[in-house]
Amino acid sequence: MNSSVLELKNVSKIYSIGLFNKVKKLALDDVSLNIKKGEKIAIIGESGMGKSTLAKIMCDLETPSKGEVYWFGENLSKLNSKEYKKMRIKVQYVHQDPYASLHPSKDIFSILKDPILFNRICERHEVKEKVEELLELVGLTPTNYFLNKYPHHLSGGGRQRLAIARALSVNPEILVADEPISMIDMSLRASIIKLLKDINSKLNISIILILHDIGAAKYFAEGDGKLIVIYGGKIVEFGSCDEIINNPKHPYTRVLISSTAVPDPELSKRKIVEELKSYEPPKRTPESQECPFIHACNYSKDICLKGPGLEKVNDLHFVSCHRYKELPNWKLFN
Ligand SMILES: Nc1ncnc2c1ncn2[C@@H]1O[C@H](COP(=O)(O)OP(=O)(O)OP(=O)(O)O)[C@@H](O)[C@H]1O
Repeated sequence: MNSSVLELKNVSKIYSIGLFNKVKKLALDDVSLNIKKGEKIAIIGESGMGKSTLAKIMCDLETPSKGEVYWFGENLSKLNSKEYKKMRIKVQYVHQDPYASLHPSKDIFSILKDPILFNRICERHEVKEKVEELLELVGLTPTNYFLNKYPHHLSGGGRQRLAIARALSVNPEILVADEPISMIDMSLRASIIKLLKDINSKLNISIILILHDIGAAKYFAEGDGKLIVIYGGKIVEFGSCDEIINNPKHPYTRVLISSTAVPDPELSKRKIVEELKSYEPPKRTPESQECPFIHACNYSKDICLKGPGLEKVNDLHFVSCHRYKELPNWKLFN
């Protein structure tokens, strides 16, 4: 069995905002998950649901207010600085904005060479070969053409490929990509997801991809990948991507799936899209106990005032909904 590379135990994040930081906002609510070596996981949810907060906590770029984060079985809060430094480079974060994350006045060779040499990934005389390997891997070829170019010479998709190459330059074991396709042209989005899938299968790196589009999440995680659906800072559904897409149990996941565009206009007319009671995001505070979807859900009852934990549907599928067994059978089209 594959070993755990990243684990979150009962992680919550509370932001203090407003005058004198008096207003407390619950951005992440008691999240537990365990990611194994080589796993491919898509995390989806609408804007403001806590995805970036979760991604940053996974990479130790944000500190949880409660709970614990483990890398490779080690509790981050218990590591000494030497142990931490050794593990730090194994967990890499790819920013959603490739424009902001790359140094504009460094050429591509330097952008990739510097972290390799700084972290002593290879000998100085091997660095050009390593940089060329990385460019090859992310599809920036012919490599000789790109070596002395600058980020502004690349398209949005090219810059994101370069950001991914830089993250890979230090031989990570975990790559967390936070909406890496949101700022690039529609036509190039699938190619970036395909690149991440290829990297996962070629290098056996665990890849956690944050997205708000379920179609993109399906493309990334279908087959052997997993899906995490997040709403109001809580994991509402989790498990095998195929299992969730074909048989969603949480009312929110159902709405996410049914609101995805269908290219065929005839099929699109037959799509069943459920009206919600509200389209407002939930307002959650550290005192919130209820299911985060309660204000929008057509199936909520008093029992939902006390939020459910994740319940096992089967070995591959978990849902956080008291009422999931009473929902109508899932059907996407009439
Ligand atoms: N530094 C911060 N200070 C205060 N509130 C924050 C901070 N960062 C995030 N939030 C709030 O926490 C909630 C979750 O935000 P987060 O960015 O994690 O969501 P998201 O799902 O990634 O959304 P998006 O897709 O828009 O980035 C939101 O209500 C957001 O306004």
